[in-house]
Amino acid sequence: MSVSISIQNLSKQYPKSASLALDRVSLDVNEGEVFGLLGPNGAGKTTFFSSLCGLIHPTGGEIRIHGLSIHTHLSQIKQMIGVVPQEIALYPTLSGEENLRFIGRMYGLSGKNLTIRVDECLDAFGFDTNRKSAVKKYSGGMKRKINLIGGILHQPKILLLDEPTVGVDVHARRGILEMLKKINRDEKMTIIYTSHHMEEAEQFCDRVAIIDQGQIIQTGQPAALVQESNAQNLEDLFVQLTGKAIG
Ligand SMILES: Nc1ncnc2c1ncn2[C@@H]1O[C@H](COP(=O)(O)OP(=O)(O)OP(=O)(O)O)[C@@H](O)[C@H]1O
Repeated sequence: MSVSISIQNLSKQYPKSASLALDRVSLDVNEGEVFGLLGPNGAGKTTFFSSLCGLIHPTGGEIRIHGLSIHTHLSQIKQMIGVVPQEIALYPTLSGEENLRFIGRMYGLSGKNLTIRVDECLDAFGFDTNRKSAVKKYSGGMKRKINLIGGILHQPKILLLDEPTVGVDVHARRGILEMLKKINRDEKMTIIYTSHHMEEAEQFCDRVAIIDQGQIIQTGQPAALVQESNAQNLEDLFVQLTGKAIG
């Protein structure tokens, strides 16, 4: 199995902050793995994601994506990564399709390739003629799906998902997770995922890391971690390790 993301001693100290937001984090994520980064508020998840996609500069350590250092190959690495932010970042008066065409152009897609890719993603996520309606008329689940498609249009090798199912009903949540699993399987896309939903993480992730105060305190397969620690489930283990509720 080849390594997709290799992180060595990653640290981040924000100016004027007394403590490290990331404190010597080391981690390898394999190609095609679904990896959950789970931690309480303020643990360092957003800082970790922002470092991976080059939005902020770490103060120490090294990130390699498919063997390339982020210090020297940032523009190439940006093309390899898709980001799905927690906040819905869409124009409400434009349709789902128009929003995606706009996002696709930002990733360098154009012409026939853009049209085909937008269509196939909208089909895969179950959009019909509603793809032409303004996003402001969409349900929470539909907005989430468009937000998510925006991150995969350019067929990235790695997808960063920040709480992809927050605020959606059970049915839409299941649909989103099933589609993500399918893409992960079919395209061998590596997924790094955060969530406050422990039951979802337990089912969705091949491996998880529990992070607190900028440090990774446990890594492993969810079922194995739960069994080894005699916890009832992942949420129980999380509370044991961090002394905090997930959110
Ligand atoms: N721009 C900033 N300047 C100073 N400190 C920051 C900044 N951004 C984050 N921090 C601090 O860094 C630490 C990690 O924050 P981060 O946002 O990465 O955590 P998080 O796990 O994503 O939290 P949440 O679940 O609430 O989104 C926190 O102590 C936070 O207060």
